[in-house]
Amino acid sequence: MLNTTLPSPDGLSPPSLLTSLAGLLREWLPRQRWFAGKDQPLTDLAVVSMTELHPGCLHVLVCTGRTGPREDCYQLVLGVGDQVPARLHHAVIGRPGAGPLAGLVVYDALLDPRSAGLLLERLRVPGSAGPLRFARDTRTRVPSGLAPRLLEGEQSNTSLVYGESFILKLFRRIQFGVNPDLEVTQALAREGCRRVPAPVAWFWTTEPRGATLGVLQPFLGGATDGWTLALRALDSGEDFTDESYELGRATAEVHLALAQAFEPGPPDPDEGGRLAAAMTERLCATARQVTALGPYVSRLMAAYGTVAERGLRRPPQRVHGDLHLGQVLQAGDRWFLIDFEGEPARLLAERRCTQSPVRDVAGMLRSFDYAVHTRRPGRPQWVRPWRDAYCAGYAAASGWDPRDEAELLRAYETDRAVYEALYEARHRPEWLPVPMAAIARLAEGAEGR
Ligand SMILES: Nc1ncnc2c1ncn2[C@@H]1O[C@H](COP(=O)(O)OP(=O)(O)O)[C@@H](O)[C@H]1O
Ligand SMILES: O=P(O)(O)O[C@H]1O[C@H](CO)[C@@H](O[C@H]2O[C@H](CO)[C@@H](O)[C@H](O)[C@H]2O)[C@H](O)[C@H]1O
Repeated sequence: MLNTTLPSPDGLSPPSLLTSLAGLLREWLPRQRWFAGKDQPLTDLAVVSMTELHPGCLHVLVCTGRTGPREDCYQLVLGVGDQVPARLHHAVIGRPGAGPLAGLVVYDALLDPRSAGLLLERLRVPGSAGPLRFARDTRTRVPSGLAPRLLEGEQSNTSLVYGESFILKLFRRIQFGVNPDLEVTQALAREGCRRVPAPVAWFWTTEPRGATLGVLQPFLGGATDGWTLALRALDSGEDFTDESYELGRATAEVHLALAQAFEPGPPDPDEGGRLAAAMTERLCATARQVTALGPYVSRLMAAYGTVAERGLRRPPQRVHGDLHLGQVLQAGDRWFLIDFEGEPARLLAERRCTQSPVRDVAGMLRSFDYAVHTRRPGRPQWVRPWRDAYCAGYAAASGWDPRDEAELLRAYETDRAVYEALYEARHRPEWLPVPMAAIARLAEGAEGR
């Protein structure tokens, strides 16, 4: 048990907390996998919400740098104590030298099983704590006392598994509004879609504005994600085309359920033109931040021009929005889709728009390329049988083949590779060569056929 000595509520306010934490967070935040501002210096910081979850544990929203719709806001759960036990040394953020927490140890409480356990207890009981609101689907029983374990791995957020029965995802980078990872999974559950785990409990904040903060779902025990399976197949020389085919079927089934669950977008005779313009804008904006893109810009724009001319054949609908091999889990021989948050770098309003389902197909095809690049560098042709099988599986379940939309597919693959270049520059600069290799091929017109 930690020796907890949080100052009285009178002595602790967001500005005074910041006085204690600013220096420590400036060091600590950029080292976190989920921190999305690694491409620029961390200047301004503001604590915009602070709630005591239980003695010695603070829920904090901290905003960095820019303000307005693109401000970066992060969710932290901080433990504060006189000392931490040795098993939590890796969680320590630091010992503030000034302010109300001066001399105490501040640490990432999500790494502390006691705090993680208390968070589940909080989610089990609908109610509120300060601006935080907790709700759940009462049809699912969530037992108390389930042992938490932090999920390790390449994640944009932080996930805790409880008793191997439930998984809680805490969104790290917060955008104000409802997160599609809750909105879409709830809608699919109402639709009876069995390809997506249904939300069991969730919480959000009302301050400074409404924002979804976390979602609890059933944990698919024994499941393996598609990325692991694809790399394993490449390592062992096993076939991955059957899996790709089934994955295509699963994607199409989820698309059909999404088309039922959400209203279609309003008819737009210039959908192609608008899409091409948005893709072009993203490309140019990204090229200003990832300078390696510069030499390819004009040639990549040609792919978008075709979309503007020909328009879209499939009606826009809600989609997954960030589909890749890490977002699909195989349990037994069945594929499930998870993480409907959309691309974390995009604005929430944009992520909730209706779009062509070809976008998700392109996301998965790009992911096949990532896997092949990782294990067979310089041999992108290895992707071909996976691409064909995936599209064939998709066609079998949906009645239309994404390969018949070749220009749109190529444009979406380009747009996705551009997004990936920015994502990698910000989060994992050492991975930047993967999307850049694809961009070089796409610029030559050698991909997406
Ligand atoms: N319902 C689930 N059952 C089993 N594992 C899951 C489940 N949801 C997520 N995971 C695991 O957690 C990882 C991260 O989840 P994800 O929702 O993709 O988080 P992030 O947005 O941080 O990437 C997944 O790659 C998967 O391994
Ligand atoms: O964290 P999320 O799963 O929401 O997605 C983000 O992170 C992904 C990496 O973890 C990133 O995916 C890219 O790398 C994958 C391999 O690690 C690859 O399979 C994907 O195709 C590639 O896009 C994703 O772009 C990002 O949104």
